[in-house]
Amino acid sequence: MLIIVRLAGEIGIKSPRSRANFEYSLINNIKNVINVKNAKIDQGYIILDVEGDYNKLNKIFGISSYSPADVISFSSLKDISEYVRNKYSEVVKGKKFAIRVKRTGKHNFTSLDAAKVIGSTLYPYSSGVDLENPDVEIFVDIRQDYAYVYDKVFHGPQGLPIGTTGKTVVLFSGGFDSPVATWMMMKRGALVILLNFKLGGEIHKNTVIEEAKILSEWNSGHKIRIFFVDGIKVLTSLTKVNSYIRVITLKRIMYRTAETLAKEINAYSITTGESLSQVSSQTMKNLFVTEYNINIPIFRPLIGFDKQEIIELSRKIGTYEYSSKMPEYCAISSKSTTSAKLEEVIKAEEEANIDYKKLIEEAEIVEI
Ligand SMILES: Nc1ncnc2c1ncn2[C@@H]1O[C@H](COP(=O)(O)OP(=O)(O)OP(=O)(O)O)[C@@H](O)[C@H]1O
Repeated sequence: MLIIVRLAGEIGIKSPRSRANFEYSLINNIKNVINVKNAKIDQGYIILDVEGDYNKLNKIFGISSYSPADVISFSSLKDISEYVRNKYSEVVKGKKFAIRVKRTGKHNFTSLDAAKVIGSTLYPYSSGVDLENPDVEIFVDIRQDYAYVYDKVFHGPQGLPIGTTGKTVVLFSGGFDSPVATWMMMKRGALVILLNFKLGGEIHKNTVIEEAKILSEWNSGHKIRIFFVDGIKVLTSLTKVNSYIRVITLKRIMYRTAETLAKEINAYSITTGESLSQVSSQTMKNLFVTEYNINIPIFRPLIGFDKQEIIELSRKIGTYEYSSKMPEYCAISSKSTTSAKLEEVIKAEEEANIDYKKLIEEAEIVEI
């Protein structure tokens, strides 16, 4: 079966060289997920020859939309009209229809001429034409001496092909926010590596794994690696820290661990699910203290999102069900300050004396 894949808008306006890279990666990602016998590029479209189910295209980033289509060669408009009549005369019975034509190449007719000729051939079999609100829409994309004919346009998730924009280490708690932040980075083409501080034993770990499985449906066939760090051990080293700054100190340790891991695996950023002032550890002052002297970009794709917006996205992504069961493991102190003092937190971090490399070496790694 032939499928037309339209690239997400942004890819179309890139320079020819980087556009070719994006197209190449997108084709490989598609091949990871569905059975493609042949793939080629045709003026802004990727044309796939596919065997079996193609629905998984709806979760491949970099795709704007896709349509199962027929390709026909023609020498006159009559050839196209007859093809459309044979294919659609039964389909439009008792229905209103519209013909949508797009044309590239040199022809002795315009798109409008073509729509009129094809439409009038089909008209006698139908209940008439309705360009505003048709029951059946038939698309004819005319190229020089051939045309794609189709009647369905399925939406893709937009974004950029995964693997085209770099690796990021995601601080992944498994609550609502970090899975959504992960998805946002995947949408922008990043390869994600998850880092979890296991604070709630096997239940915590299993929930994280289930969420990663859902996210992997959006990951264009790439593997997701999860590093599980012993969070309880880290927490034990913070028992002497004043409870007002314990969460911030733990967060700094998380950032440091993520930074160390990122440097080991050639990732160029870390990502978190923080949103400005959602909880006390996420005030601007506390974010300043948490990331002070962390020498790697920190991405917070949800910084401007309200909780409700995040929850709606988690429903769309599919992680809602698992996130909603996750206890707040980071609520390790109910007395957290909204304005931690940098010097105090740095001192607490130093006193905790964490060996970050060892923490990572001892991490359990699970690949989904
Ligand atoms: N146990 C953990 N392991 C790894 N990262 C964590 C952990 N807890 C928190 N984080 C990181 O810190 C961010 C903020 O966590 P916090 O607990 O303050 O807020 P939250 O709203 O509960 O976040 P989430 O919904 O992602 O759990 C998380 O989005 C995540 O990036």
